[in-house]
Amino acid sequence: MVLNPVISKLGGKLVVLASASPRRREILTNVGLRFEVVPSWFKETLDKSLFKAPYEYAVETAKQKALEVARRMQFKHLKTPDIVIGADTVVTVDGCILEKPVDKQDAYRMLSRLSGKEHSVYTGVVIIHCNSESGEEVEYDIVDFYEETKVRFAELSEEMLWEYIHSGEPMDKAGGYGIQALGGMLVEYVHGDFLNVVGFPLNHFCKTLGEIYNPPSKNEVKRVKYDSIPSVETFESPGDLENGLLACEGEREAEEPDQKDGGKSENESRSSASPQWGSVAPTGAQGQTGWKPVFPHRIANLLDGFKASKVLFAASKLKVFDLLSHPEGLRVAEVAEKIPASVVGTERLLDAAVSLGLLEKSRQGDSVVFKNTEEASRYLVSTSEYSLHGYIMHCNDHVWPLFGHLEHAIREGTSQNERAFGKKSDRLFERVADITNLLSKQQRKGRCSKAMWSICSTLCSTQEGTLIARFRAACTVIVPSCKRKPRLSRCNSARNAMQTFEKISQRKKPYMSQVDFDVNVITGDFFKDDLPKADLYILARILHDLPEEKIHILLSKLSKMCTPGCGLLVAEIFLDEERKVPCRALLQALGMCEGSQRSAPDYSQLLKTYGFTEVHVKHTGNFLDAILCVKQ
Ligand SMILES: Cc1cn([C@@H]2O[C@H](COP(=O)(O)OP(=O)(O)OP(=O)(O)O)[C@@H](O)[C@H]2O)c(=O)[nH]c1=O
Repeated sequence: MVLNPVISKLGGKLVVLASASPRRREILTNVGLRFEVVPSWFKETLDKSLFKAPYEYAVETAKQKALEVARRMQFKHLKTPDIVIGADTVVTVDGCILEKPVDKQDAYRMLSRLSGKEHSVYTGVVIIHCNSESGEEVEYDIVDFYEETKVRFAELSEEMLWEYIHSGEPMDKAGGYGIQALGGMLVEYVHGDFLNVVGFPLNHFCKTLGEIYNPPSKNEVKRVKYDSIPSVETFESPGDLENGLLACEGEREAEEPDQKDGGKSENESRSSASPQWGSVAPTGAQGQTGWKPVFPHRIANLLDGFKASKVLFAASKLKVFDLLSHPEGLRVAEVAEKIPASVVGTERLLDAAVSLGLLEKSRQGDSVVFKNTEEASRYLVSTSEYSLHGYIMHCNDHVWPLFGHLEHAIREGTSQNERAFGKKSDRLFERVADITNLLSKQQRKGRCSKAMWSICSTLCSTQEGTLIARFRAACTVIVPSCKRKPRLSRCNSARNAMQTFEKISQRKKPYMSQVDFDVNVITGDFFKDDLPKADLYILARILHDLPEEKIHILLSKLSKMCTPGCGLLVAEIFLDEERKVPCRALLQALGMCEGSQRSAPDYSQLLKTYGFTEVHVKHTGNFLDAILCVKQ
């Protein structure tokens, strides 16, 4: 869900986070940014004495981290990202820069220095735009900034210090503490952006993106002080969409709440003991000074979220994105005629899609024309290579009606198929297979497999390809199928397994005929039938949905089939260990009955019991993460 208009400007671009920090990944994932994580190999060893101020050191380190990744991707992965984001967080106290402790003694030294004092946390951030338009040479446009937050620690007793150090938390964190977890107990106050301490100043980042993508015109008046994230081209007020096609509720609701900050500095006004956006009141050092109304962006976005999803679904169903792949763009009346639909309704749909960053609107002479954004052309046109159209239709036709009964599903813990479709099922939410019953025979063809494949194939569109490129022989892919029986696809080929996975994911006849290797689709039941022999097995979106006993049957069979050295790639959404992110995994879990979502270590542990040793875990920030294992 990308509701933030500034973040959505990055949609369709290959955005890379050059950081191994799980906190940065989480902060950016939480606001809907889609990106790949490529940790930087740059060693943080710049000579600190060369910098006049600590933030200069943090910014320069962030820059070197990001540049290293941009260059490595270009030369090693032969892939030029559009944008690389790098960051570096340091803690400074008494003129000294503290980075991550090297051992427990070092953590002790750092924490005892911080005890009973105020210190500053600086995060330097660098946004690199890689511009390869001018030919071979890639130009790097670099924008950087830093953010300072002041934090004061309580007096820490020796006992408390050591207990905290032994918790293990300090070791991968600047200054030796994590304010977002146990370390929060050591903190007396925070002045400034909380997320800046955690490792990424999100607010400043969004502002900077706003300046890059929506530079304010000279005459523009800055309207809202608190809402410092530029909100051009968005539904700035939660009423904007409400007054549209579905509701016609009359006049817009009351004005936005008064958001003047009463003279506090911006940093102070964003202080909070919680990483939540917006809705938490700014407090003074003692947490006592009065509550101020801050516009609750997160809640407002959630209130509108279902409408935004439905705009995507309706536009896809009406094939608007197919029509608007027209290079010149089309006028409202032309779109309305082709759909066909009312002009007034079409205009509202197109305008809403523009505000969501799915379409572009421009003036051509006297007329206004609409056309796809780059992202829409890539992912929303039904015939495009990485089309998500099938999956979107599945969400519209199947998931949407079922989620309308979520309260019942939660209360009863049973399938809502009967309520939604008048048909019984033993699953909480029936899986793709059942859409086929709602479609005509013609429509049925390929629809649900496309839905599954379209999300699986996005796994291939990214760097994960390199993960399994080493398995160059036969590859068996197991995906859920629209057929009653689970389906296996086997590719007998000495080709790059990634290419194999990618090509078969298209599942289109004309495309397939261009592929110079055999794709052998075997319809069978992978619980009962024999599995074909392969060097690499891919289980894409299978395990999360199976009960323990079925996982056991499948993994035992795979383990038996695999000789030492054979690979197993499991593609699923991985939860973090605290089961808090990514949101998609937890939302998906609402529709599961027998299975469960797992973290990467959970999967690793599970696969280990069947003789598979983890080789690589990839959190993609994409639809699916991947864990590659090898049979011992
Ligand atoms: C003060 C504080 C820091 N951190 C973490 O400290 C690391 C800083 O180190 P870095 O060098 O900037 O980043 P890294 O983790 O080494 O990753 P990379 O970007 O690859 O260098 C980052 O993780 C931050 O979240 C917290 O999680 N909570 C806190 O309260």
